[in-house]
Amino acid sequence: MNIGLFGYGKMGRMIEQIALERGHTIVAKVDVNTTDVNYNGMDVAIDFSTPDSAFHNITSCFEHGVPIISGTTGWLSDYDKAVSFCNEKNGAFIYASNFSLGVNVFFELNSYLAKIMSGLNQYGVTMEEIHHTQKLDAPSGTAITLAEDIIENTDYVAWNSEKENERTIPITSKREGTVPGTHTISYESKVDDIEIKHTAHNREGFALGAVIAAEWIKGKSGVFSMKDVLNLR
Ligand SMILES: NC(=O)C1=CN([C@@H]2O[C@H](COP(=O)(O)OP(=O)(O)OC[C@H]3O[C@@H](n4cnc5c(N)ncnc54)[C@H](O)[C@@H]3O)[C@@H](O)[C@H]2O)C=CC1
Ligand SMILES: O=C(O)C1=N[C@H](C(=O)O)C[C@H](O)C1
Repeated sequence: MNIGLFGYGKMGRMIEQIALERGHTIVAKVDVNTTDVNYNGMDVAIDFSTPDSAFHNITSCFEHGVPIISGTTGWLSDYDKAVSFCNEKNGAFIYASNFSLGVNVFFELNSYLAKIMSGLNQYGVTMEEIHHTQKLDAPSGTAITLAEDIIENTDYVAWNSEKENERTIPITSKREGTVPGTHTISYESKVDDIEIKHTAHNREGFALGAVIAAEWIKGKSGVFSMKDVLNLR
């Protein structure tokens, strides 16, 4: 498969390595100074760029009939617009706040635990995410997905970085060294705590998941998620 990379930073480079190992060819590396993108012969694009550039990269791929996988976080106020544009152009699109298999299992575990905890009002939920100091957005996209899944399954109504009221999920974001990504969800009561935690040891899991999603979407049209790719529905 011929892959175009949008964003050639930490993730772009890791995806290149895994894509080559799986027998794919990288036909374009688009980064901040790229002036002219050649979409000819691009079977699929993978975008791990920046909050400011992702929407443009994604919609340009729809314009050129190239399916796109995006893992960029921090641009989601434009997600609905991207979905409408994809449908208008009969394009193909997957966004995921986290492409790793482990985190997608963790998402399922989080929703299941939230259903159990719903109505157990003696417990309050908090969330913590830790990432490297170069990260541009906070809270992480993964933490936002986790919080939204808790809201869907409980009486919580919102998430925030500060505890605003008892129905708001407080998210603490920490930036330390080169940490690839750690997410912890805690339910705390006066008598005990219940915690679930996912720790990424490196970026390989994110990159492998994105390449698997790119292999899966080739030849399809529509807007999909990692639940479709991993058959978790
Ligand atoms: N969904 C997931 O599984 C994961 C998502 N991410 C997200 O992916 C994004 C990238 O992460 P990293 O590679 O660690 O960041 P990075 O900062 O190492 O790389 C981003 C690259 O995008 C480039 N860029 C800037 N403007 C651009 C433009 N207009 N077009 C194309 N590229 C442009 C930058 O020059 C840089 O090389 C972040 O939003 C991060 O949160 C990171 C890891 C996993
Ligand atoms: O910026 C990162 O590095 C990561 N970003 C994603 C996020 O915001 O959740 C995924 C992963 O945690 C690494």
